[in-house]
Amino acid sequence: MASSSVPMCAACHRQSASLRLCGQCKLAYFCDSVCQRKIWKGHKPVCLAASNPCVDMKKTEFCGNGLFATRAFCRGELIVVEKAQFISKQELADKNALTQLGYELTPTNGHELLACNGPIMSLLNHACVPNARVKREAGLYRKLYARQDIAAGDEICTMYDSIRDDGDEECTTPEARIMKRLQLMTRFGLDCKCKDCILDKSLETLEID
Ligand SMILES: C[S@@+](CC[C@H](N)C(=O)[O-])C[C@H]1O[C@@H](n2cnc3c(N)ncnc32)[C@H](O)[C@@H]1O
Repeated sequence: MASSSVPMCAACHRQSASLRLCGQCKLAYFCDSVCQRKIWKGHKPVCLAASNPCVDMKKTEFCGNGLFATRAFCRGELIVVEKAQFISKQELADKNALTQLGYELTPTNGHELLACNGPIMSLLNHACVPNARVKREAGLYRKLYARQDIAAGDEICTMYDSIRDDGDEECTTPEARIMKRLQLMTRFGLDCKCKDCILDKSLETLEID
């Protein structure tokens, strides 16, 4: 049976402790340069997104720091690949509900550890109409994909506490956003200040006045 702790060649799937780690992305293992060459076409975007993420941390207007694109991305494009971080169940218990959100149980070496976003993806803020989504891969990696075209300088946001597994939830109407705000407030005490919610709230105030 395959063991999750022994490296696996990304090309031929052979497991061995003596595989070589890709020197550029430091994520994928290969038997040798023959295996590396075999899947280079498929590995290249992952390698680039991991070794040279075109994103930057910047202060947002209402949500603390956020993750921003430093170049344009097309819909469906891979933006960042990042190794998950691991913590124990006990460490997780000390965190608040919102911080617990990005964690998933991953049995590693017979111990139960929890995988969470790495330092880059921990910067992702929530948006009710997100332009990106995170895909979890076997607990070990997180891949951030563009859900729509993203311009250089745009903030990259995802949907928190998504009700859909494919990460394709979006709240495009003010009514849907009211429900989402209620969900985030009830579960995490989070008062959503994404750009659509800020606009909804300002229009509500105008109507009252
Ligand atoms: C995973 S962190 C995101 C990065 C964070 N903004 C920072 O400065 O490190 C989650 C925190 O960001 C803030 N946040 C994220 N999305 C938000 C939103 N739509 N409205 C208000 N605050 C948000 C909240 O304070 C939340 O606890």
